[in-house]
Amino acid sequence: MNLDPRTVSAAEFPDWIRAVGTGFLRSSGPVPEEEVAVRLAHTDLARVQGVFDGGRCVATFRSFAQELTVVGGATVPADAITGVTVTPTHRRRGLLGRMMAADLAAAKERGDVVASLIAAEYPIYGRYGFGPASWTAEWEIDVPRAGLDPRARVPSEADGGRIELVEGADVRKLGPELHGRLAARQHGVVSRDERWWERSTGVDVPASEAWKEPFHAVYRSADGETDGLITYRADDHWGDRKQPLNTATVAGLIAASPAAERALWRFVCSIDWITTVRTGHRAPDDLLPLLLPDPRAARVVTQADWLWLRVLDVPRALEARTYASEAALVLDVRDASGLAGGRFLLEASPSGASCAPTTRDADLALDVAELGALLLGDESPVRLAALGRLDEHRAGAAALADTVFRAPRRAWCPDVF
Ligand SMILES: CC(=O)SCCNC(=O)CCNC(=O)[C@H](O)C(C)(C)COP(=O)(O)OP(=O)(O)OC[C@H]1O[C@@H](n2cnc3c(N)ncnc32)[C@H](O)[C@@H]1OP(=O)(O)O
Repeated sequence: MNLDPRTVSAAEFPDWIRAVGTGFLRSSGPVPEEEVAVRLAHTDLARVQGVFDGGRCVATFRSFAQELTVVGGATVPADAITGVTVTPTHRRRGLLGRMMAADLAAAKERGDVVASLIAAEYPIYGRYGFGPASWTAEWEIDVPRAGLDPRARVPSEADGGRIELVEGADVRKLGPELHGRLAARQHGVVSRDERWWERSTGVDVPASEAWKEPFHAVYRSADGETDGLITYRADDHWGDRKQPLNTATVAGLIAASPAAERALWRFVCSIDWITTVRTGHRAPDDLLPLLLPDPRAARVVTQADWLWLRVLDVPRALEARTYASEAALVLDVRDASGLAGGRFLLEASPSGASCAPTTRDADLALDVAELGALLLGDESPVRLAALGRLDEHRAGAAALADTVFRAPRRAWCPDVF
């Protein structure tokens, strides 16, 4: 039986989508034609892999072009990986390993600097050189305990800004520019294409996903600039004594200024009838908890690894970002796959860096997966050394790397892909 991964034709694509549904335990049924047509229109089949057994798709893998913001605001081209499944009947025969090897080799050839993904389970991707580069937190706010004044108007800051409810069509118009401004200042942000905005505002969403139109609100600064956007849904839940017990679940909040971020959080925490706010996936250092008069009203409900990165080109990855201070470090990067390893001299500074192969003695030795975890400044070389995952060949080099690699705010990837 030939179980070699290969690209998928348009005629095979419906079965490929069905196999994704099987692997993700969503549904094993056939996929409606309209859904296939929409997905096909937004998919580069040259980057879709499948494995077929007796005419049935039993493994899936897809990648697409993405831009990733690194520390300092520059972007690097990323190979974004998604739709990875192996049907339960065919698991643990190495199918994922083979699809991954083919995709990473193609990404390297194309010149992508990193590969990126959101891991379904922590233990899957480290073996392929990925490390968790950003983390996520989700909070549940007990609004009556938060200490907010129920008589306050919104926004409660006297900065001349205002909040307006808008429609999905407005979001598709305003969102991309606002997101671009966020991407220019927040490392960990990944690019969104037009289809992302369509999907998140209900355009051509598969019937099986039972679209319910959310609420959208924007924050406009005193000079009329749209500086923030929040999308949320509310349930309809009342107590026996006719008291409102509704939950607002935030589907997304992006802001180009801290004032907009503060105003939008206050807004969603001040809507009448809303007694609970679920924040959705945020940066672990999100402003929200400390914004509340009583931050203990915010309970962490999720804290987990989020964006995983696999460095494909060490010099370009390290040269793209800025650093907290000036330093020279020699990094010995091990990569069993042969894609990115070597010994490199990094000359880092707050305005940029140079990085090139060197024959000098190494200061630090680490696996490429650990470099992925360090790239966005969200992991500590000292902690990795303590874990035995990074070797310090020059005393103090891990502590030096710690101060150099760290960023003032945590990395944050607002999206799941
Ligand atoms: C970016 C995304 O799309 S994330 C979504 C990932 N998909 C899922 O979680 C859906 C459900 N799971 C699956 O479809 C499959 O189990 C997959 C895709 C995770 C793994 O596919 P497989 O073909 O079984 O993996 P493969 O046989 O290539 O495994 C390679 C190695 O990884 C290990 N491995 C694979 N999956 C897991 C796992 N979930 N947990 C721990 N180890 C795993 C295997 O044991 C094997 O280890 P070995 O080399 O030491 O023997």
